[in-house]
Formats: sequence, structure tokens, C-alpha cells
Amino acid sequence: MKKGEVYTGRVLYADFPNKAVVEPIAKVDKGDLSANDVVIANASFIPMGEEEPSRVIVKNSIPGQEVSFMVNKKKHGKCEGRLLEVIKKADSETNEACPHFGNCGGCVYQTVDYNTQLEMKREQVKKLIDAVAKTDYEFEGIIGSPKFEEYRNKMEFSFGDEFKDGPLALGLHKRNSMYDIVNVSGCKIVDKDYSKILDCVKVWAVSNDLKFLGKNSHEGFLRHLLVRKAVKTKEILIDLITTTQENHDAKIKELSDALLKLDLEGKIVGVLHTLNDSIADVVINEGTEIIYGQDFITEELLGLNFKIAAFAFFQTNSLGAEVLYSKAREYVGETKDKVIFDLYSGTGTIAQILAPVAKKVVGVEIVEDAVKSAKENAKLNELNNCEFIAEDVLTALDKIEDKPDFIVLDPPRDGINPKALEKIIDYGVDSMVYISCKPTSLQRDLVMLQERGYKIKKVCLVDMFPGTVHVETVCLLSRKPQV
Ligand SMILES: C[S@@+](CC[C@H](N)C(=O)[O-])C[C@H]1O[C@@H](n2cnc3c(N)ncnc32)[C@H](O)[C@@H]1O
Repeated sequence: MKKGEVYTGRVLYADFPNKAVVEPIAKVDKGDLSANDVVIANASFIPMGEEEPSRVIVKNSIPGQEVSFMVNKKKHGKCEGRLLEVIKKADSETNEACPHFGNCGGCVYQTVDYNTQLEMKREQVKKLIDAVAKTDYEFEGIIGSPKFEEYRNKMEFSFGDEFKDGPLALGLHKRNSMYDIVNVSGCKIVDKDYSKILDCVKVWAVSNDLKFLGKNSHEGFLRHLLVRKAVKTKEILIDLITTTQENHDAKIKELSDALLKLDLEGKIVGVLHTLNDSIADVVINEGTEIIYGQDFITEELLGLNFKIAAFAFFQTNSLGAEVLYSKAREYVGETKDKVIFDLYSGTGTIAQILAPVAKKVVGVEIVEDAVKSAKENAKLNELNNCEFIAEDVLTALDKIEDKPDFIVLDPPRDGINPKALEKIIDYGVDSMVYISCKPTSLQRDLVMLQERGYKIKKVCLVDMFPGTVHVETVCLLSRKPQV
């Protein structure tokens, strides 16, 4: 196989994350390709040579599909291909696709029947853990999200163009593209309020002829639109993120008024304007002004109330979070008279769910706004045995005077810094619960945890992200012979 060649193939299975493994069937004669490189119906196929790689990774394809792909990487005898066309759907593809499916980079498994999605994620994560587990453990399978559509409580949309020098777009990045943006009004993983807000902001931007920040020119005004909507309280927070290159304060006030007039199921409690001149294409808060109302929403989880600031981490699937935290609480077990560390604590959700039945909970979180929210939330929930520290876990552990009896870990996608993990292990607690949003990072950290005496006792997955390749994993670890 050579770069640029086109093949057809059958998708055999998919490894985490989105690594679909394809068995090539035939090489497609390039003379038979249509202008946009998609295989046309009467393409002639050249049988595979025996020396060709027998497996190719083709992202965004689904087990059971027959696809065409173009080889775009070849290294050490391993091949990767870019999906060109789905020639035949998989039998599991029974869900109706969102109008943006395939074009938008957000979802990969949306057309797949939900039970099959769960089964795929279950097998993918089990395979990763089995590959490093040194002892037997109890695998409890996967729990599905209570909703598999309209489940998200937060979206970060980008301003850009649909194609180079094309019209203004507001939505998500196009699949495989750093630049192009897909308008995602009608997106299925959020409810209709998000689409109405998106449409309103886009009409406002176009009618005022406002320009988005060019990735190469670094010139322009509009950057991102952050929308949060609490599932239980229905409160909505909208934050327009721009550069400081132009001043459109009066127009932003007009936008706020237009948003407040929308006929929504939820209630807008705050409209914000955040400034961000950084080069990186991520939402960074360099100063926020409240244009209307307040700068937070309140969400309810497992009977507790949580104030969520615009930029604080909060699980994006509220109903799924209740399932996840219930499983974590079950794995933590008896907490009476125990001091618990909630490391990577975000807005303090886990700490506060455990606090009513613990002696004390100490949360450590690097984002100051999130810690501020966590402290306010503890007051709101009348919990006075929680302490929250705004610092990197790596350095905070050297300063905390309390000694933990139990540790809950819920790190970001990259997992735990190895030096921080050393310090965590040095506490020598009998058991820990590790919640992971990226099983490949969990797999890496499990190697060190087992080398230092911990055993994997139980694992359960919770699907917080239907339609996408992502999944949460809850893992109970223990250094005692029996739990
Ligand atoms: C997956 S979130 C978990 C948050 C929280 N446990 C929850 O369920 O809402 C990971 C959190 O770790 C924080 N974080 C990332 N790196 C950190 C570090 N080095 N030290 C402390 N917190 C960190 C992030 O800001 C984020 O809030």
C-alpha cells in the first residue's frame, strides 16, 4: 500500500478511541474515482496483493461497515487511512442521524443503535484494562446514559467560516479539519434551546457584519460562544467570547436583549461577555463582564445544589453524572469517621456527595473559579466538613496537614502526573476510587498503581457521552487482600 492509494475494506472492530480496524478488500483503480475522490458505482477493483498490510486503521468508520479509504499514513508496516465513503452501512446503524452527522467532528457512533454503542465501549475499555491487570477483577460492565439525545448541559461553539473565505459559521469543527466550522443548529446531543440561541447569535453577527478571528491573520473579533443549561433547574448562561481588537459594547447589549426575547423552554439567567486575546484556539477567560443577570447557573444533582461558573468544570451530562457519582459512592463504601481526599475536585461535586457521611473531605482543584464555586456550593448545601484548596495536586499534597483514609481521583483526560501519583500512593490508604474520562490514561496509571501494591478490584463504565467515542470508567483499587 502507498500513500494516496484508495482501497475498499470491511470494518472488523474498533479500539478506543475511534480506531476502527479495517480489513482491505480491493484496491480501487484511481481512474474510476469521481472528482471528490469518492468511489463511484462502477469502479474497477484490483485484488489485494499478498504482501499488503492485512489491517488498516480508518478513523470514523463503524464495525460492520464496508468503506472506501485513502491511505494517508504508513509507518513501520502499519497503515492508516482516511475514510472516503461508507459503501454499505453496518447492520447496527438503525438510529436516525443528525443533519450534521459525518460533516461535524462531534459524533462518530450516532447512527449506531444505543445498545451496540454500549457494547462497543464496554469491550474497548475491558480490552485496555485486561491488557495491564495483574490479577482478576470484577468487571461490572457498562451503565447507559439516562438520555442518549439532548443530554449535554454545556457546549462551546466556535466562530469561523464553513470553508476558506466562505460565509460566517457558528458551530463545531468540521470532521478532520482545524479550520472549517459546521453550523450545528439542530444538533441532537443538545436540546432545541441551544439551536435557537445559536441561530439568534449568528443572525446578529451576520447582520452587524462582525468578523471572526482568523487563525492565520490573528485579526477579527468573534471567537467562541459558550452555552450552559442546567437540566434540572433549566437555567441558561450564555457567554460571548471575543478579542479586544474592536469595541462593540452597544451591539452586544442588543444581542443580549434579542436573546432574552427568545421563546425558550429554559430561562436565561445570565449573558456574559468574555475577552480572550490568546493565540490558542481554546476558551480562556481574560476578563468577563456581566451584560445581563448573573455569572453562574445552578444545577441539582442527587439532591444537592451546585452553582456552576462559566468556566468551571462540571460533568456535561447532568443525569449521567448522577449515575456516575452513585457508582463512585457505592465503590467508596463506608465513610463514617473517615477523612477523604477528593483530588481534581472541580466544583466539589464528589466531595459534597461524600461529605454528609464522612468526617471530613478535602478537595484539591487547580482552577480558582471552580474552587470558589465549590466553597459556595458547600455553604449552599450546609456542609461544614469540606475544605477546598486551589492548587496543583502535585504541590498541594506537600502542604495538606490532614492524612486521608480514602482517596477519590478524578483527573483530567491526560490522567495523573506520575510525580503526583507517587505522592498519592505514598499515603498508603487501603482503597482508592479512580474515575477516568480517558481509559488509555487510566490504563497507564494502573501500571504504576499495581507496581506499587494496589490491585484492581472492580471496574464499571458509565456512558456519559452517547453518540461519541467517549466513556467514563470507575475503578476501585485496594491494597488489602480482601475488600
Ligand atoms: C475530570 S475533571 C473532574 C472534576 C470533578 N471531580 C467533577 O466530577 O466535577 C478534572 C478536574 O481536574 C482539574 N485539574 C486539572 N489538572 C489539575 C492539577 N494538576 N491539579 C489539580 N486539579 C487539576 C481540572 O480543572 C478539572 O476540574
